[in-house]
Amino acid sequence: MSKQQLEDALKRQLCANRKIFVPYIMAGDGGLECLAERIHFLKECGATAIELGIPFSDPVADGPTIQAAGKRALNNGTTLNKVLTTLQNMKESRAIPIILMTYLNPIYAYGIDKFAEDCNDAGVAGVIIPDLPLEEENLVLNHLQNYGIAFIRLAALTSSKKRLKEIAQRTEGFLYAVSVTGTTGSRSTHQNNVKDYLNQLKKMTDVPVLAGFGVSNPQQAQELGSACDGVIVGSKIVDLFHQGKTTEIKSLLQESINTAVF
Ligand SMILES: O=P(O)(O)OC[C@@H](O)[C@@H](O)c1c[nH]c2ccccc12
Repeated sequence: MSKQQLEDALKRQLCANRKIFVPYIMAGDGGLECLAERIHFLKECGATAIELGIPFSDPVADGPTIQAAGKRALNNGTTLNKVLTTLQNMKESRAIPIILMTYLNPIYAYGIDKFAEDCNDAGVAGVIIPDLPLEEENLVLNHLQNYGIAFIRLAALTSSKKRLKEIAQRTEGFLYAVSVTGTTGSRSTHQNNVKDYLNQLKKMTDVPVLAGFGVSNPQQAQELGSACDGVIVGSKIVDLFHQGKTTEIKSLLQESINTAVF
């Protein structure tokens, strides 16, 4: 899947007057054998796209739940190469855009051009690299653009208006609005300026704006989703998969999508 296919999938959802829900899962948590099944399951539950994490030893943006999932995946022998091969093998049957979330180090070690080429072969639609600042992104940009892979940028609550504008204008596919100051992980509440921040970002770009970090129930999805185009949920989904609670995952997605208002 290319950038175009990601954009089309997001647009289809919004044109149907529905909010976007992007679940995050850690590749190799529970074994790479179950990756295809989890992706199909999330698609059936109504996910618009899937953010797939590559396990890494120093995940600086991650809280305890995703750190633990990364450790389990690394202990299972998960590597970037194996994840890309697994994705390539299920390419035909997948029919949902996959966004890879990886820190820069694994890409750098793999070889940046080979990474872009193999992502393309595996049908990856987009890439998120949280530790690559705007100033350094030329390192990967051309390689991804050569293969038509979306480079999704992250906005932070702490960024200046000028910087937010630059991020919002450069992003491809969608804008990831990080909605807490801190690491990934469920939170009971968000700061009360979050909706202003999301509204502000919406005015800065034509691509969809998705809120992520700290969303773990349909009420939060609705609250944040009301000020943007949808949400990304990581830690809660990772946790529920780890506990085998797939029925709860289904209701989380369905309730979040169904209760969303425009
Ligand atoms: O776990 P949370 O709080 O629901 O947040 C989403 C997040 O997990 C996912 O998008 C993600 C996981 N690791 C990241 C690192 C940086 C940016 C984003 C991510």
